[in-house]
Formats: sequence, C-alpha cells, structure tokens
Amino acid sequence: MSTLKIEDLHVEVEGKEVLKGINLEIHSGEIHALMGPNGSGKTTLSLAIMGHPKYKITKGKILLDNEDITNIDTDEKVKKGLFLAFQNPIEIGGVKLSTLLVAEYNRVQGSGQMATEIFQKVKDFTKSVGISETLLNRGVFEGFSGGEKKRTEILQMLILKPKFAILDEPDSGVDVDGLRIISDIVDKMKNEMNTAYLIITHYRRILDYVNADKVHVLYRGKIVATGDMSLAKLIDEKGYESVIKN
Ligand SMILES: Nc1ncnc2c1ncn2[C@@H]1O[C@H](COP(=O)(O)OP(=O)(O)OP(=O)(O)O)[C@@H](O)[C@H]1O
Repeated sequence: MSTLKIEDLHVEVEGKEVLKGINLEIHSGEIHALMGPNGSGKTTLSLAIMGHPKYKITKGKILLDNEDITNIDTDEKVKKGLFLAFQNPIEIGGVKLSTLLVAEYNRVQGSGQMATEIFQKVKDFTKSVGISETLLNRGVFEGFSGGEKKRTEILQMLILKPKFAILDEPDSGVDVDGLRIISDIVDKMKNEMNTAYLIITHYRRILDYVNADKVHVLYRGKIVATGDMSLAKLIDEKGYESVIKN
C-alpha cells in the first residue's frame, strides 16, 4: 500500500500565487476526482506535483510513502511511479511515437525481451486503446486529433504502469467509445495493479463509468469541498455556486 500526500501546498506561477494551501491524501487503489471552475488551479496542481519548473512550490510538501519528493527531478518522480496524462499534450516533432513507446516499454517492462517481441507488445497496447497502428509511424502527437491524443496518453499509462496517475481531463474531446475504453483501462489498472488516480474533470460523464472514492472541488486555489459521488451529481445539476456558497 502506497500513499501520496500533499501537505499545505502553495504554488506560484509567473509571480502569482495560484494554489493556496492544498491538502490531499491518496492511497493505492483509490480514485479521487478533482473538479472546479475554469482557472481554479487544477492543471497547476498536476504540473506542480510533477515538478514543472514554471510552477514554483513556495510552501508545503509532496510526500510519497513519507519520503519528501517535493523537489526531486520529474524523471525521478516518474521512476518512483508518478504519471501525468496532460490536458493538452504537445507535439514532439522528430520523435516517432513508436520510438517513444518502445523506449518506455523497455524501461519499465522490457528486460530480456527481443526487439520484435517488444514492438508486438506496443502494437497490442495500441490496439487496446482503439487507435490506428499507423499513428506509431508519425511524430509524437503530430497532427493527432484531440481524441487520438487522449487515447495515446492512456496508452503511455498502460506501458508505464504507474502507481499514481494524474489524468488531466481524460474525457475532453473523447467520443463515447473512447470514454468507455479509457474508463475500462482505469478500472483494470486499479483492480489488477492497485493504481491510484487523481482525475481532473469538468463533467460527471466519466464518473458514470469510473467510480470515484472521493470528489474534491478546487476554487480559487483552495479545496473548498470534499465528498462522494453525490457531490459531482450536485455540481452537474446545480453548478459550482451551490457548492462554493456552502
Ligand atoms: N504558465 C502560466 N502563466 C501565467 N498564468 C498561468 C500559467 N499557468 C496557469 N496560470 C494561471 O493560473 C490560474 C489557474 O490555471 P489552471 O490552468 O491551473 O486552471 P484550471 O483549474 O486547470 O482551469 P481549466 O478548468 O480552465 O483547465 C489561471 O488564472 C491561469 O491563467
């Protein structure tokens, strides 16, 4: 059993304090949903956890199994089992998707396997997220549709087998079949590998497929409400005002 703990996290971006004391505790096998109005700081939290240099942690700590990982390199965080599926993945020109995925597979699962065997595994994973194998021959995210990008992020998660996955709006721009595929993978990894999740979302839609243990509402850089799935339902029906007022 692993625990990711965020303690009193304050984060500054371009000289402005965006997060003002976030506390969160996520255990293996748990799914936490993070909701909140536009600009409340959800993506800032995900990038700060992963160590993006623009998102400066000015106070507070990130602890992984009581080890302080606040200031370690992103690469080290990934090695320790943290993963982020970006809200808007950027194109990496000149790097083929297959090259990236094979390198990731090799790093995490590949030891002792032949190159052809590894490539076949990568192709199988690609098929399982419902995208065309031809994308493997293109630059990473180059000309990918919105839904293809989201599915490719989940493909990377499948290969990297993280302990803690932060999914930043995995449901945006994804069609109904894609949503089902993504939700099934989230559930499968939770059940088989005890993966824990922080899922950032605007809609209850994904929570109809994935059962969140806790739902948090972020507003102006602070978590103003925490509850169960009924909180997401309330937001869906009545908007944020009903939650923020209370
Ligand atoms: N790199 C940046 N430079 C300047 N301001 C930033 C930067 N990143 C975030 N911000 C600001 O920080 C605030 C929080 O942004 P963030 O993207 O974390 O919100 P969010 O809750 O994820 O919003 P959304 O639901 O619209 O995706 C916003 O006011 C945003 O303009």
